Amino acid sequence: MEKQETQPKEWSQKSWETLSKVRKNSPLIQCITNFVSMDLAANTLLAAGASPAMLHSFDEIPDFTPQVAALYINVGTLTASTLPAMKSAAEIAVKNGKPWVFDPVAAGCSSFRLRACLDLLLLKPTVVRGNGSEIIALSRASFGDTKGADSVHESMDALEAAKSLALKTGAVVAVTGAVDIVTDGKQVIGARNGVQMLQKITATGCSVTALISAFVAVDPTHAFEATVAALSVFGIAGELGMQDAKGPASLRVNLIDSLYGLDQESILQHAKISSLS
Ligand SMILES: Nc1ncnc2c1ncn2[C@@H]1O[C@H](COP(=O)(O)OP(=O)(O)OP(=O)(O)O)[C@@H](O)[C@H]1O
Ligand SMILES: Cc1ncsc1CCO
Ligand SMILES: [Mg+2]
Repeated sequence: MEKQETQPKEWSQKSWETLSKVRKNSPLIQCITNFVSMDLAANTLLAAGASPAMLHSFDEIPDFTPQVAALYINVGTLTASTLPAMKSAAEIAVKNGKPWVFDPVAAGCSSFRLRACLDLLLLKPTVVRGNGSEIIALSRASFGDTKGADSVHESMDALEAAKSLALKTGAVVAVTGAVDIVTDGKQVIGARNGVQMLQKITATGCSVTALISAFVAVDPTHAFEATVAALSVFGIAGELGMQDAKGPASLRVNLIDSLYGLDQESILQHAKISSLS
């Protein structure tokens, strides 16, 4: 039977339902993430109703990773000594049937980092979320044309790269920017929520990837839809948080408050999700 495409108005309802499920189930999310993002990513997960654990020791992974609802790996402050724990956790997650979500921060910055990201991709992430430059670097398997953790590309510049990366890896691929794109290589959905000021707060990208992990944790058989929902919910929290923010610092506080307080009406009213295929 032909798979029915979810219609635009159903996307906003799905976003609300998935957030509600995160609040109800409070999934345990293991985050092996960079030092910059730990605070904001953990607080984003808590505000959404999930339970973050920033455990990254190689020695704890065999005991701990099988217990989690989802694993989040982010290579932002990668070193040769932190990489083995990431690989081990990803392998154990897959072996235990747990989804894992990958944030390839600054993938195109150096050959060391690119190699590490390509190796992690071989361990079958459920979702990969990056900015435009990161997804282009991974798709071309080449470094350069990037500015550290920041993107020098619009998300839409990375559309073909995202599709090809999704087909190559089997992962759902998300690219953030003015339009957040989600693709499985065939279907492409765009979520237009969010405000530009989010780029002026470090680790908002890392935090939305953490949120994707929580959404996928409660709906692992619909990782594509859960990814769209997380991106839209985070963007709406940003829009509402911006209403009385004075700049990045107050937006950072308001973002967490808005995410915590989001209700069905706000999501149905503000979600801007549509097909780009
Ligand atoms: N121009 C924009 N308009 C609206 N929202 C945006 C814009 N650019 C980014 N965002 C939003 O900001 C958040 C972070 O996305 P971004 O692409 O900046 O991630 P990133 O580069 O990986 O960030 P970091 O590495 O600092 O965590 C996402 O929710 C995204 O939708
Ligand atoms: C600024 C920065 N540098 C390494 S990770 C990180 C957080 C945003 O990705
Ligand atoms: Mg990033």
